[in-house]
Amino acid sequence: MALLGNLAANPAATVIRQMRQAQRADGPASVLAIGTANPPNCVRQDEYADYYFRATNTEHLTKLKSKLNRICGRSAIKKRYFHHTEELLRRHPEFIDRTLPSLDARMDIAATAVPELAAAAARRAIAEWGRPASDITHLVVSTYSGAHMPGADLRLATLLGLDPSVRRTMLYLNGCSSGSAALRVAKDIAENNRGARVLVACAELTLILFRAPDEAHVDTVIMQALFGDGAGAVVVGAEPDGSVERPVFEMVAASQSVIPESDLAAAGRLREDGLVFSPSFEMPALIRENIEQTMADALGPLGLSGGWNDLFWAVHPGGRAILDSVEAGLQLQPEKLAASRHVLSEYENMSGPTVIFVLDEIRRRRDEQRLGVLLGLGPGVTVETMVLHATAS
Ligand SMILES: CC(=O)CC(=O)SCCNC(=O)CCNC(=O)[C@H](O)C(C)(C)COP(=O)(O)OP(=O)(O)OC[C@H]1O[C@@H](n2cnc3c(N)ncnc32)[C@H](O)[C@@H]1OP(=O)(O)O
Repeated sequence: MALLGNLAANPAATVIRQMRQAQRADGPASVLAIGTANPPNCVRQDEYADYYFRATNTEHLTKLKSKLNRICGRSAIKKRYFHHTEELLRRHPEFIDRTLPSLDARMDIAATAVPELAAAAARRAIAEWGRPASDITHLVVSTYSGAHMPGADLRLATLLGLDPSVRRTMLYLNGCSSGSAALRVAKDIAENNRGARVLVACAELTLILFRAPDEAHVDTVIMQALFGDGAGAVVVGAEPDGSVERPVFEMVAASQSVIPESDLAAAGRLREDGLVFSPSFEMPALIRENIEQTMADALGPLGLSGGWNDLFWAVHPGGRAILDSVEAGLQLQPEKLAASRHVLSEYENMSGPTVIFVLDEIRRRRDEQRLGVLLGLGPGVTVETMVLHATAS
């Protein structure tokens, strides 16, 4: 009542409120289309140790090679894709010799390859969306594979022929939760700007963290076993135009949280020899022990606490042990993580883009549950949660 009184007494406030209402969309944002892409170089996981030790001229490190072979065998991964090839590595000894600075060369390659891979995924999303690329009003791009000014967002906008007035936002170094973070930002933009159509594009190349095995840094082989290259793109918008747009998921609510005292569990640093990232041994246990409380905190206020098996789950497949931890922590039935395990098996952990691949897989599988959760995991350990409603179409 006090607010109404103020508004009546202050016509400017009334006008501003009406202007703000007119700027906002009425309904929730929806995922309107999804596209994914990978580079052409495909390596089978059962051949990866041979490939990696050959490409890095380190065949003599037989103990490390058999360790990588063991890990690959239990990784639940069939294959993955890379931008880099053995031929490219031969031309760049600095990617293999840790004593040589290599950041410049990594950045030079990323400057072209990251936006091109993002464009391949975005073109698929835009084709499915059905409207011209020039109707995109906002662009949210995420990567940690390169850092430039202007960034991959501007190059991507040019490659796609987006309107010069497109409002661009770049997210750098958000790690594996960056895909979920970009979708959360897109939801906020779409709901607060009537008529907005937001293109989200996430692309990563493992070249930024590729390096040779080293007995003094055993965790390098874990890193080399875990990641692949890929790009995911999503068109997001509210109040869909029923004559052309077909919503896939309504984005019901989004939140972010951090697992207590986990800030060193998934930390990385950009250095002269590229991105150095060492997931800790504790990460699977941290997630297993904290995920149920984290979900209760995020979803309880929405009336969705407990009953986890009544939802569908699009979980970031950080590694086999990460998915095992989420499954155990939430006591999920095995089929609940089938889409995440499929993406892990076919493409590996591609960091930020991976949840977009999982969303694409979930919509193909047509889970009987219409309500579900997109669960991003990244450095922090950050947990990004988005409640989704799968539309009937
Ligand atoms: C927060 C996020 O989720 C964001 C991300 O995506 S970041 C990446 C997150 N992913 C991870 O941290 C990977 C989690 N781990 C896994 O999925 C599995 O441990 C794995 C696939 C890597 C290996 O599976 P496994 O062979 O059954 O596991 P396990 O027996 O525990 O480990 C195998 C070997 O790797 C070593 N190892 C496992 N995790 C390690 C780590 N984080 N650092 C260094 N060494 C590690 C073990 O010590 C073991 O060595 P030995 O063979 O010499 O004993």
